[in-house]
Amino acid sequence: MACQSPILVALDYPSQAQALALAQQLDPSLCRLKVGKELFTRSGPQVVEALQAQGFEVFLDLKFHDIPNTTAMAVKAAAELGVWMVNVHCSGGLRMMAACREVLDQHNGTKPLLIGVTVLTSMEQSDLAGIGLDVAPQSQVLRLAGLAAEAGLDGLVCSAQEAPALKAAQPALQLVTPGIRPAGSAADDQRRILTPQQALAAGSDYLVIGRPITQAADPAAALREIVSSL
Ligand SMILES: O=c1ccn([C@@H]2O[C@H](COP(=O)(O)O)[C@@H](O)[C@H]2O)c(=O)[nH]1
Repeated sequence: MACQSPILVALDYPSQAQALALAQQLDPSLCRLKVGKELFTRSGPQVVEALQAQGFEVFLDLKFHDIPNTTAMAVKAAAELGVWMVNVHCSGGLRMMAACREVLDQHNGTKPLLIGVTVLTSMEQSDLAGIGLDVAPQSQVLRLAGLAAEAGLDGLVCSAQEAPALKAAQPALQLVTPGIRPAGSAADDQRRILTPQQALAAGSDYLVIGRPITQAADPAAALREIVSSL
């Protein structure tokens, strides 16, 4: 049976052994798992296959950002790996996202959800100004969301702070929100944060949570506590 939980645990580890050891403590009915750049660069597709063999659906969070053909071929490779969700940067543009949609539409078998990264949750307005974007994060997120919808993407990575505006503007898009911090947790390098309960109330569909679970003394208990608080 498909997992009903909105929690995606970010497995940001430097080795497959550490990622699998954490996964063994977790219940696939309580969460899905996210494999990102650090773990994938060190361990490759086999870590995804090993997690799938443990019964987990996997979000491959490699945030592809390249010319349309290269990005679409990377998305195709992710689909062939059998991942549940894959993402690309919306700032790669409409043609890039449309090429990814097209390659997945032609894919035989189960298609991963295709998600567009808007503005990283580690960024605030001053960071956008630093890269030449003199806009509030929410304005840029809404702009990129319009492009993602036009390209036929399934959803967005954004902050839960933008969820109410996005659900009003683009109700068909599923919202995947990192920058989730239980009350009292350190923000770390995140800037646009909400608690798990606030994020769901705001309209998030999926909550990406890494360090508050993976660096807890008892990660399985930390996950159970968050799930039961929702
Ligand atoms: O905008 C984004 C996009 C992706 N992430 C990823 O989510 C997790 C968050 O981990 P925490 O330890 O809960 O901060 C991490 O893997 C990021 O690469 C994000 O934070 N923001």
